Amino acid sequence: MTQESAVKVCVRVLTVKDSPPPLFTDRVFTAQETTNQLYQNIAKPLVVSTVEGYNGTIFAYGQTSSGKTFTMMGSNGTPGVIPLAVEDVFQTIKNEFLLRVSYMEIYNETVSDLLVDSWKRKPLEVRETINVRQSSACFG
Ligand SMILES: Nc1ncnc2c1ncn2[C@@H]1O[C@H](COP(=O)(O)OP(=O)(O)OP(=O)(O)O)[C@@H](O)[C@H]1O
Repeated sequence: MTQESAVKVCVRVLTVKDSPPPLFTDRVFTAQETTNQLYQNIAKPLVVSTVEGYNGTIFAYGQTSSGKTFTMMGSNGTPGVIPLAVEDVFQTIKNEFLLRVSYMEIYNETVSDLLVDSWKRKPLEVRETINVRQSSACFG
């Protein structure tokens, strides 16, 4: 019997010249597959369980110009994972609901809060937590 991992790793191929995906990949999205298909397949199940009270994280990792902003933010005509998730959350929640959102970037080993104006931004400290049930590090 296979045990499902709590972490899923996906690769989005931008061009056919990209190098082959790493072996530990759960799913490869081809250049023909849309952000919406990626969202429905990978992110939506996490968004649904988040509304049910579970913690979930979706993050994009890749070298510069590999498509992180394209995938996560998208554009007016092609919304990315973040606007699609926000829309689904507000379609799903009913009555009173506490929703917390943070928006961070890790760049050159510096963590920044993207919800703070860039001129006021200071690097966030990484603190370890003693509660092993939570993630092993938190930003604050
Ligand atoms: N799947 C895709 N299909 C079409 N165009 C794409 C795709 N992914 C990225 N692009 C285009 O490639 C360019 C670089 O993408 P993007 O800005 O998302 O990269 P990035 O990983 O966020 O880069 P950086 O780390 O420098 O911020 C953009 O012009 C974007 O529109």
